[in-house]
Amino acid sequence: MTLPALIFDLDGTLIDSVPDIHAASNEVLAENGFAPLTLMQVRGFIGRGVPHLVHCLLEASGAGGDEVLQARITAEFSARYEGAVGLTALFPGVREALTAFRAAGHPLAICTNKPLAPTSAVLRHFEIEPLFATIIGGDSLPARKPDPAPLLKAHQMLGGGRALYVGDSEVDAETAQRAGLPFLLFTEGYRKAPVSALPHAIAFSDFAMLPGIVAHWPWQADLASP
Ligand SMILES: O=C(O)COP(=O)(O)O
Ligand SMILES: [Mg+2]
Repeated sequence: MTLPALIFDLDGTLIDSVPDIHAASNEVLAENGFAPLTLMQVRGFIGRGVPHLVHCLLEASGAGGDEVLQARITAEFSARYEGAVGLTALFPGVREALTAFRAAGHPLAICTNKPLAPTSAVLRHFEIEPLFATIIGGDSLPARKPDPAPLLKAHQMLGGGRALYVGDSEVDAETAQRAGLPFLLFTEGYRKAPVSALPHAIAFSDFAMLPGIVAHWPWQADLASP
């Protein structure tokens, strides 16, 4: 029988990218005459794609609602952030878990709200891009997470069938629920609410635990649940 497909979120799940996103944000804000924001502020803006991030940057800078500025800063941020990977790290155990899943034959995909260009740049930097059969970014489809369309597309591209979604945030939990896929919550990412506030099948804090969780997944119970 085919092994279940595993679909992963990116920021806050596979990679700790806040330092680079924070740096690029503050550089663009400074160029436009705004004061720097803290790392924790910017961390709270990640997970709904670049337009949302820029919207939050401008709101926090007291310049929300200016659509011309929003468009300019979005373009400036995208240009500056693309390929900015020097401060980004894989979370511990990610490389080992992904390599083991791939070697065992699990189909793997990414479903992130990060646009495809910086997604590809960071995956290439860590030399893990070839592990994924499918990569859906925030600009791959007209809709972004929490719309279920990107996750359903990733699932379909992997051939459908049994699949799990692994993510770190409220957005991911809602997306998985709307797509009808079991959600595995990585607790060390950029979630704002407590773990108990996010619908999830299981929570884990260390990628070294993930192969065991997947190997013992109670598929029959999933099928029986409403
Ligand atoms: O907000 C983003 O750009 C990406 O966030 P995600 O990888 O957690 O979907
Ligand atoms: Mg995330």
